[in-house]
Amino acid sequence: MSVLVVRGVSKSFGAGSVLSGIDLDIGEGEIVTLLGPSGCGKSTLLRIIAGLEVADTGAIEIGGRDVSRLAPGARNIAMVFQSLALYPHLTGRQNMALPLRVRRLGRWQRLFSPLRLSQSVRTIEREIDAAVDDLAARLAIAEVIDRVPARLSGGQRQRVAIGRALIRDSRLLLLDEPLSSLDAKVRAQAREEIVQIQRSFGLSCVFVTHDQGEALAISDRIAVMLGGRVAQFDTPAEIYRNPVSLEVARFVGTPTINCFEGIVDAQGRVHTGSFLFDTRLAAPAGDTVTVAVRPEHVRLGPARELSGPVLRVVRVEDHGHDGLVHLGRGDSLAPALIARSGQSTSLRSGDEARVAIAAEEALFFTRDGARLESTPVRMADYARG
Ligand SMILES: Nc1ncnc2c1ncn2[C@@H]1O[C@H](COP(=O)(O)OP(=O)(O)OP(=O)(O)O)[C@@H](O)[C@H]1O
Repeated sequence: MSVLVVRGVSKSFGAGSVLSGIDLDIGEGEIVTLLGPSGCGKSTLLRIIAGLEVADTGAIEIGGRDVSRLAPGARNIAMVFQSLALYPHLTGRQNMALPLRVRRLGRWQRLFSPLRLSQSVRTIEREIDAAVDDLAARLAIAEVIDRVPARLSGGQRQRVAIGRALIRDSRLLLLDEPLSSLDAKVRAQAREEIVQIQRSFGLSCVFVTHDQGEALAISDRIAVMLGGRVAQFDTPAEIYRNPVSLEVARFVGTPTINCFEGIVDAQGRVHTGSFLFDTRLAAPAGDTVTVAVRPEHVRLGPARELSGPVLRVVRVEDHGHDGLVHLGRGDSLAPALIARSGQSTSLRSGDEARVAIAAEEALFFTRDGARLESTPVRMADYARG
């Protein structure tokens, strides 16, 4: 059963529509990422799920119950914000205990010291302390829990923030770009920790990020949000290999997918300036289409092995474990294609390389960017000029 269902949610601020007709479902123990560029409405959607913002239309269901009209506190959702929002003057323990103290103790009991000495208040305080100790141990921050945030590492601060969000036993965790303030290395580590915590607590998780590498690394499914809509909602592999539109294909993948124009012939094959893709495309003859090819599907090799056009190497990026070869035509410096090379490439800028692309590895799109079905004729053959 779905833990969270978002049904037909739309939202405008003034005249500007931010979200339109958003549908999503998140299963038990699943991490779903809302991935999209800045301003596409990810945080607004997360805030609507949490009850911090009201949708104009649509509904939010948690555990099969419509919670659209419930206040944030009544939804039993844990949320971690981008800033982590820890109180700097409180220790990790006090930060984590806060939601329980607010729920279990009255305002005067929390603030007024003579009342804090009463037996019942002391019992509650002890229970809260035990709950914090238990959670801190599970989050591996027991040793540092009595420090203020300034004396914690970025990762420890993140765990305190997650602990504070989880202290009320929520099963659904919302994370709004929690890693964006960390540097790259700590960020990768913190990302792994989130997955570990999510798995060990069996949480369902909605994670907001504009970083596609992060989304591909941690998600069970990704909702690619573009222009206030969910453009595609699927597994990372499907989104990468089978994008439903050119905008999704271009948004996901680093470096960006190679794109060039082609013309469909009477047999449904596609001709570009340099390649002929022997496929059967479901498009009328004479139509202009966009051919899109991931860099790892652009093959480079000696003339005797490959039969595509010869391009000039404009630049080689050697990343150690692999490399990127930027290819252009003639003397033009503008790269026409980017190929991913193996661990070591002997190619240098100025060299010539013969290029080939397998027809079954190319994706085809209409002028409007909709995906076209294609059936390659010879699976193992490469497009040739
Ligand atoms: N309370 C508000 N009043 C008016 N406009 C708002 C409000 N909240 C968000 N917006 C606008 O809605 C759009 C979407 O904002 P949102 O924060 O949801 O985007 P986002 O995808 O999370 O972006 P980012 O990655 O930069 O945080 C933006 O244009 C933003 O300026």
